Amino acid sequence: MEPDSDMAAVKGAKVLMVGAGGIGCELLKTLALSGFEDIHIIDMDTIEVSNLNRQFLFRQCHVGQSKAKVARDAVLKFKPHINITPYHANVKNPEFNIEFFKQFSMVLNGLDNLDARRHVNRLCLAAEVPLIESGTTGLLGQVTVHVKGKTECYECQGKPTPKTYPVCTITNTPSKFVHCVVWAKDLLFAKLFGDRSQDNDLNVRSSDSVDASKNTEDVFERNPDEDPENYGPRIYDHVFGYNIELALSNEETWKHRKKPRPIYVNDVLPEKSFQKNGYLENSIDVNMAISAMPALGLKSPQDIWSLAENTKVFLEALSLFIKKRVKDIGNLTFDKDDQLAVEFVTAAANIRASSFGIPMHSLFETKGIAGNIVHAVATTNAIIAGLIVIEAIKVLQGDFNNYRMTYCLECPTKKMLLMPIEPFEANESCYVCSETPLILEINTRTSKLRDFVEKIVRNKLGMNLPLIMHGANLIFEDGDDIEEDVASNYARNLDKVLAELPSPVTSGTVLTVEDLQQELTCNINIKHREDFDEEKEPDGMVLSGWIHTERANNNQSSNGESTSSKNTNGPYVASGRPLVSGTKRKLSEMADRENPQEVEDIDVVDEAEVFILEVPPQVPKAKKVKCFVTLRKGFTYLMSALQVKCWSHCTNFFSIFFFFFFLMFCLPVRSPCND
Ligand SMILES: Nc1ncnc2c1ncn2[C@@H]1O[C@H](COP(=O)(O)OP(=O)(O)OP(=O)(O)O)[C@@H](O)[C@H]1O
Ligand SMILES: [Zn+2]
Repeated sequence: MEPDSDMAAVKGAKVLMVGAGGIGCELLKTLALSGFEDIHIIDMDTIEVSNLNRQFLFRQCHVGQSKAKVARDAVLKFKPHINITPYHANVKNPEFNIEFFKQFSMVLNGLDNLDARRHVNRLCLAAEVPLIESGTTGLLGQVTVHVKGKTECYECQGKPTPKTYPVCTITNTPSKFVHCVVWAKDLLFAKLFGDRSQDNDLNVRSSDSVDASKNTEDVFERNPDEDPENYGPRIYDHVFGYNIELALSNEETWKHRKKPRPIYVNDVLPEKSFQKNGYLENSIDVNMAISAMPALGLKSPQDIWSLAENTKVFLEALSLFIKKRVKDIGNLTFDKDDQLAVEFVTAAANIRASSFGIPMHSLFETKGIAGNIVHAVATTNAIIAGLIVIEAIKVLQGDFNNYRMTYCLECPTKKMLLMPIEPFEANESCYVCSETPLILEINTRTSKLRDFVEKIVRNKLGMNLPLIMHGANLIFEDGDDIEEDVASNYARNLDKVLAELPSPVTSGTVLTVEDLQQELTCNINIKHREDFDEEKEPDGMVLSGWIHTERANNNQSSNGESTSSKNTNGPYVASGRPLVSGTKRKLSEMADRENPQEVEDIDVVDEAEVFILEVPPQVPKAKKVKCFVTLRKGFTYLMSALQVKCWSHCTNFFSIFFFFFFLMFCLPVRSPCND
């Protein structure tokens, strides 16, 4: 296409951006400066103080307002004549249906979670709208292009699963600080402040009975008359003192391990100091989030607290939850932005670490571990946003041969920082974009329909509004417009085991699961199986038949670790081996057969998945390296300039400069892969 028609295509495009966070802010600015004139943005969030360091369209005064709307207003200040339509909503809402998606030339994702990404992927497939997907983790990032019938879909490749830890390591024999954090967050915090009806592996016993099975009393239950000043020390002594003593009584466990040390409140804090100080009082500044630290004189989140300080924070935070946030108790899940929750988890993890002779950590470090935080790098977001726009322009040009998936690396691999790769063809065994039937091994005599719906249909298959059929019989359906008697019938079905449903599900049954909103249908062949390994198959059922499960199983058997099903938010390592197998992969055609593709494993946290591949040796390098480095430097300079001071002063000059900047560097970036 000629430059004029390129510009016309850009101007005439109607694009949907999903997510107006770290990548989204950069992307909206870059789209506007590159000439896009009709941009729709969906984001369900409001602005938080912690967003301001990198989401440069937002200011302090915007905290609490809709990201999508504020982003629109900020960009219209320097590009007043374009159309930006914000939606402060969840992209999974039913109004964003296939018809809604069909109006766009393409969809650009700047999301931070797998669930929403999968949902958007399905709608894009159904609406036949190209999707440009992205993610960043610190210095790492990636942009991939997904066009139905031309490339693989977002779900054709397995995604990294969260790093999990054996339950017994977490509950009995922690050896690393992360084990203590997982215990504090997923077990103790969940037990004290979360939904009590949920299973919890917290290995605690009542002091009244050594035989846990005889004990019906829940030691965590607080008698309404019980003073928080008594409740806190009671819980403390129980989990850090009494339970450690009990664990020590099992001598076998400690034969080859260092023994933990029981810790009681009175050993750490002379009784008077924590009762007399009255540190509950004056600890809340009305303008700040509820926090235990100020009244204890703890200022810096970077400091590592002593055992006594951790003990005080533990008791103070527990007390504050009871006194100031009693309504939240029973519904809380750990949130890295909840200051009091972070303080509590830091203190609990440190006390446990101290007991097990593991070095303690600061609140800042613990927050990073507990919240799976890799600190975001604004420049990476800016580079990724630029790459999204480059791919968007190619999609508008219909320049299919030059579509690239680009990986932004931390250190040069083969001296390259930005790694462009040809997109892959669709995976024939992808249940999302092909019609591969799945196999489910399940105990049909003990598993309820509810387990199947939650663990398989929602969690594994990512369906939002599912409908389940056995032949012509509808056995379950989700949605708002279901009549009352039908809904209560489904509710009854949910509590029945599969083999006892009105239309019994047994070995050999084929269930059809559909999500009409996502226009996705899967057939699942049921295989009855009696027993499952609690550690390795914690769901009590195994879904297979497509690439994701195979990878998950491989991972399990290769690292030999079993899973703690509770640890869904724990830090994890991406195995990052999705691309080497399979004959359909175009990449394999590029490979030098004597030098097969090497794939490195890298740690990633959060749900941005990043895979590093080495480029085939025959690809010329010198020119490429230079231009990639220059491109990165250029982006860094330009983006920093834009985001620190100048964005509000942007003029058309910038827009033109920006566009030519892309064109200049876009061509050398894609040329190496054509060689
Ligand atoms: N289902 C969804 N519908 C709409 N927007 C979503 C959905 N899921 C995530 N988002 C948005 O995607 C954006 C992702 O941005 P980002 O990764 O920077 O996260 P953040 O929440 O802004 O920052 P952080 O998690 O680091 O505090 C967020 O603004 C979030 O609201
Ligand atoms: Zn697919």
